[in-house]
Amino acid sequence: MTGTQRSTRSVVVSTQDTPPPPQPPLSREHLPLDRVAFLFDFDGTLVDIAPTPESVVVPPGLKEALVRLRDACGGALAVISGRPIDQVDHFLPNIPFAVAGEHGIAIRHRPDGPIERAALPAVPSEWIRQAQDLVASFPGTRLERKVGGFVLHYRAAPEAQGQLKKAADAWVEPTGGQFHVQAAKMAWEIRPAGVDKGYAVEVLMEDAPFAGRRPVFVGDDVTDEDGIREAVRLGGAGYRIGTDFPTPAAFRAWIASLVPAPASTGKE
Ligand SMILES: O=P(O)(O)OC[C@H]1O[C@H](O[C@H]2O[C@H](CO)[C@@H](O)[C@H](O)[C@H]2O)[C@H](O)[C@@H](O)[C@@H]1O
Repeated sequence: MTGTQRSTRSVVVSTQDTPPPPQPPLSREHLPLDRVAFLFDFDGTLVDIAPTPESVVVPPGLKEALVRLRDACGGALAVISGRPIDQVDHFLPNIPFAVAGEHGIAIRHRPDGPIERAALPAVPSEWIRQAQDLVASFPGTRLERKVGGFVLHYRAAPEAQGQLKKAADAWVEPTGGQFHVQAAKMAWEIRPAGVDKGYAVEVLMEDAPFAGRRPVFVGDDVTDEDGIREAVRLGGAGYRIGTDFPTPAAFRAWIASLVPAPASTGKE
């Protein structure tokens, strides 16, 4: 990777007087853990993409590496996911200090704190009913429901992509921007407009232990672009899986390298 390539690919911009953080791969020496906050996407970033939402695997060592990083940065570690918060809790129990779910619609600022939900309209129940009929008519597709919307998955039936999009557009277009169709990985997500991962970054960065730190957002998907933009706007950095980190595994190795596990004494 050349310096020129990095400068066109990576979003690392600062409008403040302080120098921008170094380009990836950021090493421990160049990353002041007492001044940085980490905000990570989940699917396709912390974990590899899997055939279904339920079948993702949290690789050995990831939880421990995240806990070491969280503790080394004063707790300033959040997961910002499109998944509902309870699913992040299922895969990473008691690990991130804060969690934003459903692309920022639901936010929990601290462990055991309340989940705050943005006041947004619910998707009409008629859409859900039609979506159920739709996935029933395309074997391999599936409907994932969330409080703040729903997802039409077509990973196991890629040929259905166009038909699902057509249906989603037909629901959303007459709402005049109240709802939108979000392109996701082998899926279309239908959700209310007005909140995105950028909002989640902004809101989380207002409170301890995140406030006053530089946000570093890492993600892999279209919805993560909002988080990256906001992290950069706040004087931090945004990195992408697939460019700045070639794979989620490379990203996980980077996390582990920031705060290595203590050497074993052999007496444990
Ligand atoms: O914001 P994220 O944490 O990246 O979550 C985005 C969506 O991830 C899940 O769907 C995607 O990952 C699945 C597991 O790898 C994969 O099977 C599916 O095809 C992907 O679209 C999740 O189901 C969604 O709710 C999230 O919005």
